[in-house]
This record gives sequence, C-alpha cells and structure tokens, in this order.
Amino acid sequence: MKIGIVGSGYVGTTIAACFADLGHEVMNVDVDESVVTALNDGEAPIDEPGLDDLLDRYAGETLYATTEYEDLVDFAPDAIFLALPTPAQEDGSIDTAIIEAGAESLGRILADVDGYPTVVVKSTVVPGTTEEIVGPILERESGGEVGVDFGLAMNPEFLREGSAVSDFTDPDKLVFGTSDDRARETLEAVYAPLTDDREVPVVDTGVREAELIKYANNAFLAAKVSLINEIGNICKAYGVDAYEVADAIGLDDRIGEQFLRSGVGWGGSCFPKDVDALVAAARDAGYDPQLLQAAIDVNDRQPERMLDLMDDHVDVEGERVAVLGLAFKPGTDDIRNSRAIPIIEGLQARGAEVIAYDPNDGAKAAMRERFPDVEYLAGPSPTLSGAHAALIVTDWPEFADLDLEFDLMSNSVVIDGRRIVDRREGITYEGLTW
Ligand SMILES: NC(=O)c1ccc[n+]([C@@H]2O[C@H](COP(=O)([O-])OP(=O)(O)OC[C@H]3O[C@@H](n4cnc5c(N)ncnc54)[C@H](O)[C@@H]3O)[C@@H](O)[C@H]2O)c1
Ligand SMILES: O=c1ccn([C@@H]2O[C@H](COP(=O)(O)OP(=O)(O)O[C@H]3O[C@H](CO)[C@@H](O)[C@H](O)[C@H]3O)[C@@H](O)[C@H]2O)c(=O)[nH]1
Repeated sequence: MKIGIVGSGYVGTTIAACFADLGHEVMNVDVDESVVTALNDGEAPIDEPGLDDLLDRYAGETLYATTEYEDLVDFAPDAIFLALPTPAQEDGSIDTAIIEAGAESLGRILADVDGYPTVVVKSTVVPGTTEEIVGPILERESGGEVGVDFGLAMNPEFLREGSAVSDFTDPDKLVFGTSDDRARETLEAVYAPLTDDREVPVVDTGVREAELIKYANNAFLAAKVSLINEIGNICKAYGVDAYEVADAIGLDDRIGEQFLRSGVGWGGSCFPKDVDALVAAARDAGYDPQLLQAAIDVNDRQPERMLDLMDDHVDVEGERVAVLGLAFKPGTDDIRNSRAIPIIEGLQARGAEVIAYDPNDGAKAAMRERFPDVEYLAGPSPTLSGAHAALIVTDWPEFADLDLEFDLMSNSVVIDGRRIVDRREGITYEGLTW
C-alpha cells in the first residue's frame, strides 16, 4: 500500500519507518526543511532506538520525504496519516491550530489524489475534533465529501518515547475509529502485516470513542503514577519504603506491576498536556473531573517536595548544585515538561549555581536553550565535583553505577528522585518516597 504521513516528529517519523518495514511505500510531508533533508538522507530527526537503522534501510527506496503537499498527488496514497502536534493552550485545552493548518494544506490537494484516500488522524485530539474540525476543513478545501470522495478515520497512537519502534511493531492493541466501512478496511489493510502474524487485539470503534480512548489511556497511567506518588509521600512520612509497598501491591493482578515507580513525577510531551486537555474538555462539557485535577496537583508538588528535602540538609544559596538527568525519561532526547525544569527553576530561585549533566547530548542542547545560565558538563564526575548537593531527576541506568563520583562533592547530599542510585554508605542519601 501507499501511505502518506503529514508531520515527521516522534510519531510521524516512527510510523513512517515502521510502515516501510511492514512493506508499505511511504511519503512524509513536513514543513521543516531540515527534517525532510534528514529523512531523505536516512537519518532520524529525533533520537529513538532503532530508528536510524530502519531509515537507513528504506530512505530513497520505499520512504521519501518532502516539504510539498502537492507531491502526494502523484504518489496517490491509500491512506494519509496526520501526525501533527496538538499542544495545550494557556488554559490547558487543546490547541488545534496546527492540525487545522495541516488539514487545510492537505484539503487543497486532496481532490487530485486518485481513488478513495482515507485521512487518518493519528494526533491525540479531544472528542469531536476529527469529525467536526478536520473533516469539515478537508471538505471545504477539497470540495469533496467525507464518505463519498475520501475516508476519515481516527487511529490513536500509544507508543512511548525511548521504545517507540518496538512499541509500534509490538502493540498491546490497535484502535480503529471509523464511521464508514471503506475507511475501516483501509486501516485493516494498513496494519495487516502486523496483525496477520501475531495476536493483536483490534478495537473496532467509533471516531469519538477512539479519540477518548487515547486520553483515557494516558489519564489512567498518569493518575496511577500520581497515586503511587501519593502513597509514596505517606510512606516517607512513616519511614516506610514505598518501593517495597509498590512491589507488593503490584502482585495483585487488578493493580499490575507497571507504572508504580514513585518519585519526582511524570513529564514528557504527552501526559501533562493530555491530562490538562481532558480536564479542560470535561469542564467544557459541564463535568468537573476532581480526581484528574488531584493527579495533576500531586504531580506538580513532587519537584517542590524534592527541593524541600534538599533544604532539610543544606542551604544551597551561592553553592554549586548538580542536577543529574535532563530528559523527561531515559532513552530519549526529549525535555518537554521534564521534571528537571521545575527542579532547575527551584534551585535558581534559591540562588544556587546549577551544574547539569544528561547522558543524551540532544537533551543537554535542548535544556541549554531553555536555561543558558546553567553549566552543562560532559559527565557525572565533573558535574558532581565540588557540588554541595546532587539531585537525581531522570532514571538513566548509568546513574545506578555512580559511586566514587559522589566523593568528589564538597558536601555529599544526594536527593534521589527516581530510586536509581545504589550507593548509600558515606553520603547523605534521601529518597523522595522511601
Ligand atoms: N511523542 C509521543 O510519544 C506521542 C505518542 C503518541 C501520540 N502522540 C501525539 O502525536 C501528535 C504528534 O506528536 P509528536 O510528538 O510526533 O510531535 P512533534 O512535535 O515531535 O512533531 C510534529 C512535526 O510536525 C511538523 N509540522 C508542524 N506543522 C506542520 C504542517 N502544517 N504540515 C506538515 N508538518 C508540520 C513539525 O515540523 C514536526 O516535525 C500529538 O498529537 C501527540 O500528542 C505523541
Ligand atoms: O512508574 C512510572 C512510570 C512512568 N513515570 C513517568 O511518567 C512519564 C511518562 O513515561 P512513559 O509513559 O514511559 O513515556 P511517554 O513516552 O510519555 O509515553 C506516554 O505518552 C505517550 C504519548 O501519548 C503514549 O503514547 C504512551 O502510551 C504513554 O505511556 C515519565 O516522566 C516517567 O518518568 C513515573 O514517574 N513512574
């Protein structure tokens, strides 16, 4: 099959490489020239394990990228996925401006694409967006009609950054939100190489249900982490080890062992904006989602709790403080909504001199743009050297091996926000929830 993809960020690039690997021919459209050049050179514009290998294999063979929507006309895709950002507005509600702009550009050329192309919303969008915003824009710009001249579907994406390729190729489920048979058949054909040789549950549902399933998935996981953080905060107050408690409750199948790592909280490009968007959408529809608001509040407090723990041991005004970990989670260069951001802000508000390190150079470069006044060093040793306190914000596996490096500190106060450091002897060690 031929697949067009609009937007080539974390999702668009991953699904492009993986669709090519499933045997499809793929064309990516992105407004960013540097992204298009990278893709055509077989290089990933983002840092994601396994992506460079796939792009190297398929770029120029069955995977092409372009800045021109018009190129989709000759390519004649059977399906066109919209993988465009859906950021939050000031009030937390979804900002559809980018996906609207993409739909407009696509709509202008859609009538010239042969056959019955199905436009698939891959972006995370609140219920109604696909049918009430994207569809009407496509109809207005193309002069065609949904269900007659082109198909419309919603197919949310559940991949995680850091394991995007393996998540996509080995999914827990596929969700096909459609309102016409031809669109559903197109989605079935797109994913057939995945579903033919393994048992993947396919949720065949309506468009609005598909939209909400995505938010419910993220809201549930984010709330689960906030709940274990709340339990962890209670554990800390009682001197109980939250990780032992989590291991035990995780043995109950109804709870499950995943997403029970308490600490400095959830960040990233999805959980914060998606929980905010669901809360805003619920309020817009007349329902006040108190539990989700509480999940956000608990999450917002964790970085401050970490700084308070540090304050209990040391006054950092005018002192060097090491921040280890800048990416929002290990295995990615992404710093969007990383917990390191409020931690750095809190340290700077206390008048500390912040020295930071992340094993990923992309994460360091991105954080340098945000905080140019922080010093970014090449490894844990120079970062810890002379530091008055160290705050561990991301659970990069290499931080588990840190040992003698802590002896380089002027005052070995180590506040671990992720239960990653093994060393306990000879340092003042505080875990956030244990
Ligand atoms: N990042 C994730 O792990 C993840 C996982 C599941 C779902 N999602 C959802 O997928 C969507 C995309 O997220 P992302 O993280 O891939 O975004 P991203 O910011 O990484 O990438 C978006 C890309 O779209 C391009 N773009 C912007 N406007 C455009 C236009 N008018 N035409 C063509 N290209 C344009 C940008 O240049 C960029 O390359 C969001 O709705 C997000 O919530 C993200
Ligand atoms: O037990 C846990 C698990 C996660 N986290 C934090 O939660 C955040 C999100 O982690 P994760 O879900 O692994 O990463 P994402 O790449 O943000 O993936 C989430 O967001 C994506 C975008 O919507 C979805 O597609 C995925 O299914 C969903 O897991 C990170 O800050 C983690 O440090 C914890 O604090 N404790």
